[in-house]
Amino acid sequence: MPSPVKDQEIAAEQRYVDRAYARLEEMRAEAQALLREGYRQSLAGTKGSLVDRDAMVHQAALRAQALDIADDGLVFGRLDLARTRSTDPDLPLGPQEDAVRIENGREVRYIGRIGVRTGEHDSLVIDWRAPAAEDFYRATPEDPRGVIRRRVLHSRGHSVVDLEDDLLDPDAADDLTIVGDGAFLASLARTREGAMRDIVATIQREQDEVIRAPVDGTVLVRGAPGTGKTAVALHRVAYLLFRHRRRFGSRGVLVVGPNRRFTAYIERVLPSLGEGSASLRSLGDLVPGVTATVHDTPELARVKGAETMIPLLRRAVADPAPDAPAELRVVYRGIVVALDRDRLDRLRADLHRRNRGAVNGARGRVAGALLDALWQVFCDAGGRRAAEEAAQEDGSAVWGALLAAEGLGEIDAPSERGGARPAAGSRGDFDARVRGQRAFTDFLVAWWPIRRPVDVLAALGDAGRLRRVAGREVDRPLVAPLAASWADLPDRASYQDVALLDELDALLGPPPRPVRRPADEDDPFVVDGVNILTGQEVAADDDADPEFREVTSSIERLERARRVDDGVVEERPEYGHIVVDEAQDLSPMQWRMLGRRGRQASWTVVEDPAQSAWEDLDAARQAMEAALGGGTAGKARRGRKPRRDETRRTRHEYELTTNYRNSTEIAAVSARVLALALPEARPARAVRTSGIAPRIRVVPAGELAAAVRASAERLLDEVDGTIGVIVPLPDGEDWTEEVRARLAEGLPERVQVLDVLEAKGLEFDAAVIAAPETVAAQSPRGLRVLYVAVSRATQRLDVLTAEDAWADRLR
Ligand SMILES: Nc1ncnc2c1ncn2[C@@H]1O[C@H](COP(=O)(O)OP(=O)(O)OP(=O)(O)O)[C@@H](O)[C@H]1O
Repeated sequence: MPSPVKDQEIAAEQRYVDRAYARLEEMRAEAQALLREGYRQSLAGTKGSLVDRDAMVHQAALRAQALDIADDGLVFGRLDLARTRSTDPDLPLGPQEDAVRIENGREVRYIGRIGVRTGEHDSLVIDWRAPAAEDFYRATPEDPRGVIRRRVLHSRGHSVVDLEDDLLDPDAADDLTIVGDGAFLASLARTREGAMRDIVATIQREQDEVIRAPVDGTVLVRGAPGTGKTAVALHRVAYLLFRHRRRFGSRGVLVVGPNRRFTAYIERVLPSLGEGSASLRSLGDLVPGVTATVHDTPELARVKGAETMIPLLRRAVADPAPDAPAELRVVYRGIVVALDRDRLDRLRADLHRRNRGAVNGARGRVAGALLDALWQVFCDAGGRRAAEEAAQEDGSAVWGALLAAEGLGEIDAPSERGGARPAAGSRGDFDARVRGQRAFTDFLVAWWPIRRPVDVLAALGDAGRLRRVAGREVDRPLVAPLAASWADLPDRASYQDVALLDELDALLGPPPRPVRRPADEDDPFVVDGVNILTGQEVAADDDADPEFREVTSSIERLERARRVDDGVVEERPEYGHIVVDEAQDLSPMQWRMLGRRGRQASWTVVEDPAQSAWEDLDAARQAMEAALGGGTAGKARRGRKPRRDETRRTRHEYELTTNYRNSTEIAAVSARVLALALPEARPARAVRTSGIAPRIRVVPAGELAAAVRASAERLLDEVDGTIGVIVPLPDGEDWTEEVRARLAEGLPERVQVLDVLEAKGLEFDAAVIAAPETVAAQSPRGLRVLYVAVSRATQRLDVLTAEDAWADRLR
């Protein structure tokens, strides 16, 4: 209904918003000018370091980007505060003095996506993350914090289209107009377009407390489905980057979600808040060069996710590579010296014990150990005397002929470079002659290859090898399916495999760092232009521009790109802050993977234990504690500055209690499933009633798939937005890839067919749940998985079951 009072209010706000946009336009022009200047300087190559110039361009580009993003819905809030000149004599007199806007003697603050100041530095709009904006989210009628009226401005582009007021202190509101029609609840009922949106204008108090929680230590957030855990975690990232830009801008923020579908769903939120610098990754994308595409069966996931994998992987790393040679034969002054398999195996075991975590970098040490062992064999066989005699008699011609007949001719050529020749039969002479032999260097490369994690795991695709290294860690009947799951690596990696690859990466370590020195043509470890100790190509680079050698580009540094050389990881990035969403599902091995990326990090961990599909929550909990900074949670003692490790361990725990996703009708169904899964758990309070009852129907088992399809088609007419068709995990019988494909065939993109694990964290306008009885029976945690499935829909929910008992349970 049109309301003249409201229209007047809207017009007044529009005038203010127009001013803010005009100023934003000027700021954008300034940022663009700065960007152009940065490019100009880069091209002109004027004095000043390359790093500074790149950093300038980078910063200017970020600024310009943030300003562009603020163009949509720049101002969304207004606070009228109780502070007047009579209550606060320090309050400035006129309008807009000293960054405070005064209207009718009261302080007014406008809140928006970014801060906007006039050319004279007076505040026009306060960034939502600034301390002065906190009252916008925290004030309640019980605790108004000096706020009389909170106003939300709804805009389309640059136009204010609606207002909604909250009156927080009615006694003080004498001359203030109050308008509004429950737009917040309306915004919750809006159609979903498939991607999550920011909630800056409507963040609730309990959510704001999480967003602005202390920066150090761990913030642990719990809450039922739909309480805004994900939304809050993402807004916290934007808050941290804004308030601690120096710290997190350079050290980086990592946001981890369960799978790619989920990261795609949330990927627009941070950019829409003007923060494009955080790294968003799914658990399947954390190791470069591999992408998880499959979920393991619950049984295999349990084995792969447990820490018992660590000794198994250690043994796999120490196991010879599939084509490792079994014997080393070299020739020294005509005498053949050999190491047999037994000796080599013992040597390998010893080398692995001493080089744990640095296997790939150990080739130089391996070469030394092989030479030691060869020298030992040589001495034990009385070779020293024989060599001295051979040298005196100069019988090399005879030996040469004999060796040539065996195909070993010329390999014993001396390789000493300058200086005094070591005496025949001395250790120095032995080493120099053996090291230079192709037989030795070829052996070294094949026997101690620089291995990629994926090579080691793929080698376990051989059931015989896996049985050998499995020890007691794997139940025998699981060896064959486990090996089969690794046989197609890296093409068919699972989410749990990625954590195993990261563990292997940590065990193998990086290859040795290349030493920058001019190529030495006589270096025996340079074979075909490659230094076999480091795996690096050897090339003279004397004429490279030293500035370029120092830093290729500062932007590269800023992005903390991890360098990958042919799949061998040189450097794992570490972050200043890590956000873990759906943390209840992380296996111990996945926690270890994250822990390596945040050894010095602060953390935001978001979870709902009731949604956990993981069986051994205690083990996962311990692994989480280790990842978050070791040991138990501690609180910093009052009155003194906490030590760094104490700060890291400080824990701030929060619980979110209001369900913003589901209608009360849908929330009632999910509460019934929760009561089955975890009788002691409390469901969250849903705030929006739709009047639409969920449909729970029983159909014969053989007709389930057809009924699911019919249900999806019907929902297409009933909702405008997204529809999730959520089916049981692939079981090779009723719920195969083909069945899924048939369910989706010919339907528009807004219908997604996905299994219960893929549905984690997502949200749809309507959902169809197929066969709850199957979902519940598929794993020991099946009821919790079902709880996830039934809590995805905002408006409509259809459940199709083949069992009357299930229909009764859900109705
Ligand atoms: N303060 C708010 N204002 C408007 N919408 C909100 C608010 N808080 C949450 N929402 C919306 O509620 C929905 C659920 O939020 P979110 O996905 O973050 O919940 P969740 O707790 O992570 O759920 P789950 O445990 O199922 O993953 C989203 O559409 C989100 O935008």
